[in-house]
Amino acid sequence: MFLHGTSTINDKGHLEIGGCDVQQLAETHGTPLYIVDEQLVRQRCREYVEAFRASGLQFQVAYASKAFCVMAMCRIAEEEDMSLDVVSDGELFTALQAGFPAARIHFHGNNKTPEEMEMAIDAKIGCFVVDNLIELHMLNAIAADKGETVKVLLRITPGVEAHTHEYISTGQTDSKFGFDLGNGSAYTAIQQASSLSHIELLGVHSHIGSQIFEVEGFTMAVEKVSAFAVQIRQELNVTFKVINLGGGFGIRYTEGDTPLLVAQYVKAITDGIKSYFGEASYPIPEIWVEPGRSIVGEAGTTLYTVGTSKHIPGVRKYIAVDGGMTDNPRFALYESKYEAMLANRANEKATETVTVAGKCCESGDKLIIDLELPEAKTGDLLAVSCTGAYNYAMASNYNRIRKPAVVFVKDGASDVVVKRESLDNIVGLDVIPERMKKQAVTL
Ligand SMILES: Cc1ncc(COP(=O)(O)O)c(C=O)c1O
Ligand SMILES: N[C@@H](CCCC[NH3+])C(=O)O
Repeated sequence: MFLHGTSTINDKGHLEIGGCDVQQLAETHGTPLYIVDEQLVRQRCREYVEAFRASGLQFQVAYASKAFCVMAMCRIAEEEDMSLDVVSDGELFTALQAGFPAARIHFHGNNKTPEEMEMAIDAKIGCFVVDNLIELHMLNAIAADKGETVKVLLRITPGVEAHTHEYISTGQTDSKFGFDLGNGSAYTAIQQASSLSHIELLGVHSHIGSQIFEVEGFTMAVEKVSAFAVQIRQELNVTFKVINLGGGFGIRYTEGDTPLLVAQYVKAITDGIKSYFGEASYPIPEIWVEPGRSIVGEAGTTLYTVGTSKHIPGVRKYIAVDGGMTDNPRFALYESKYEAMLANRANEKATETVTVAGKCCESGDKLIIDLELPEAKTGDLLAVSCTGAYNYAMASNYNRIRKPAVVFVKDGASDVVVKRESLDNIVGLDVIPERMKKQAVTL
């Protein structure tokens, strides 16, 4: 397993993260356990902020909180001079409860409810990223009722669709997000937005996909959005103050993944913007980006205890851990690949190939296929790396399995930032109608 950030193998042959022996973490906090390498998270935030500072452009780096949204993470984002992208009242509430400055919050989503818009206006967030005309007019009406004017970016689909390892230039007619550039709906949206009384149109937003390893998709998006900006200025006399190029910067899950350095992605974007707007004698807009996965993904490790195993001669050997698709649904959803190691026997050579299964009643509940490991025994600790993004955030209580705790580790200390769910939490919102009431079994 590749050792990200502060991960290392200590003299006991145990995996250590943030100066904490993971065996100790398992004893203190239990398993499954999400472990977040705080130093690596902060380092990634700084890489973005420093790369933008070096460009000399005005910028905001908004952490896409959908990747991992808990209050402690919002605190880190604020401390590291980031803005924050939220997509629901839940993410907004988390940020506000954490004391994140509302003016640096951007609200996304293709179906914001009127209640969410009201909440965000009342909180005085910095910007809405508007996805469609219904939302645009609803937002204008709600803002008018409140006597407020709201800042807005319009989300456009620039016709650059990025996939995991490739980008293809197509019209994105079949996307639920945003205003299409190619079919004129983006143009119409600008016309309407710029004429609405309680909308202040700042510019446009584009997000081409996620887990992208090349700069070309971003530079193509920069070109398309910039050309659109120039056209809009000429034809509608509207000047964009902000261009947001979204997130999507790739990370290394396994050795097949070849991400660029943060600075390389940022330079490609800022160089593209500078050359384009320099040429068009257009005041260079402020550039915003929204990295999620690349801020937290590599910093996360999930620690499990190995339980049972099953060997099917001539087929495969399964080892089962005390978590699975409930804490990491990404294999079940996308067949995502991960690396892992026996964290309490980290120096031992691999002797067998196993498939790591979870504990759900679901055949697809797997984490890794064909993992090379020393022979795992009941009670061993399995660490799966690179689980910081879209794991806790997408965790579920399927089979009424409790969500694990999350700890931040740094300089030998571990802080619980999300408590492990209890059995009481599991039934916490259940209500038994009066007519069905019966004495509970006392445990
Ligand atoms: C609009 C928007 N911004 C930002 C992100 C964050 O993307 P990533 O986590 O790949 O950086 C996403 C998710 O893909 C998104 O949809
Ligand atoms: N949930 C996805 C990423 C979605 C990105 C958000 N637009 C993943 O786990 O990779």
